[in-house]
Amino acid sequence: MTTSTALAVTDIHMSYGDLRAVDGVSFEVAEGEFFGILGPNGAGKTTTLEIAEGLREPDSGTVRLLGEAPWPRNLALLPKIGVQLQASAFFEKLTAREQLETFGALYGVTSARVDEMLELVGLSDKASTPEAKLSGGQRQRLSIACALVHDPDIVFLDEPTAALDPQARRNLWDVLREVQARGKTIVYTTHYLDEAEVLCDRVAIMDRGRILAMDAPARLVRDLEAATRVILERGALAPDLARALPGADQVAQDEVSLTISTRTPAPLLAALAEHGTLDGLQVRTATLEDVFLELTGREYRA
Ligand SMILES: Nc1ncnc2c1ncn2[C@@H]1O[C@H](COP(=O)(O)OP(=O)(O)OP(=O)(O)O)[C@@H](O)[C@H]1O
Repeated sequence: MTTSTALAVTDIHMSYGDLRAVDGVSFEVAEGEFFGILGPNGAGKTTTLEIAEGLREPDSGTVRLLGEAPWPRNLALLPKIGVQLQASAFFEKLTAREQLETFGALYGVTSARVDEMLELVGLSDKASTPEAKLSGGQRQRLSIACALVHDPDIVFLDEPTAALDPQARRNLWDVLREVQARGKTIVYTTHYLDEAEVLCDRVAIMDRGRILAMDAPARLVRDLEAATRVILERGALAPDLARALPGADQVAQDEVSLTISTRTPAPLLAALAEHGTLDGLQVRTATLEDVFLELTGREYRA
């Protein structure tokens, strides 16, 4: 473990009865890194996160968080870590500001800091709104503000974007990027692979208690060496003509589109340009969902 390692998890195991929820998980997160633990429901993400942040004791394995053991409860660590749980618990009837002030009071946080946090998560205009009257996305942002109010070095977020509509999810992405820009280490879980691909420096793909792959999303996708798909409107080009184009490895047509798979997109796109068929064309490269399929043999279902 180097000095810039914020979190080191080594060979943790956790069973619930016969179920191996976490089955030999190891990873390290560097200071300032945005690290994602991805996987479908039940993969073991929450259990892994709770062990890493010191909320659960593993059956075996070790965790070093900011150089210390988080379990048994390590009071010295608490001011340095921020934790947002999957189901956020707020105090009843308090406004957004009062919620933050209450959490902040535990750490002697100033009201200027509370204002700054409301601003960070875009809730300044909702400061006086009771928590119960906030939308789902606003409530999630408030719970992130609560996890950050005491200015921790590392923040753990468990599915912060679950159950949000696409716009609210994107708003939250901006908040998370800003948190990272402030130098925080972020460890978060999600079952949205597309989201992790745009947000995370590195991801661990988990399934059935194990990490199947871990790397920068772009590298995981590139290592697949999957074909690029070029998609045209049906009728834009005859399938036989498409098959004869340079770089066209496979051609498939359905009721709406003609899809050409290629490992050499440049000559194919040049040829399509010569045929005047670039209008409405889409180019799709592999994604983390393709990586999951390759690793597990199953389509990804969150
Ligand atoms: N307290 C518990 N008692 C018994 N089984 C549990 C307990 N907590 C989790 N499990 C089981 O352990 C497995 C891993 O659960 P975990 O919550 O860690 O997964 P997850 O990847 O976070 O899933 P989700 O996205 O649904 O939260 C699941 O099969 C779950 O049902």
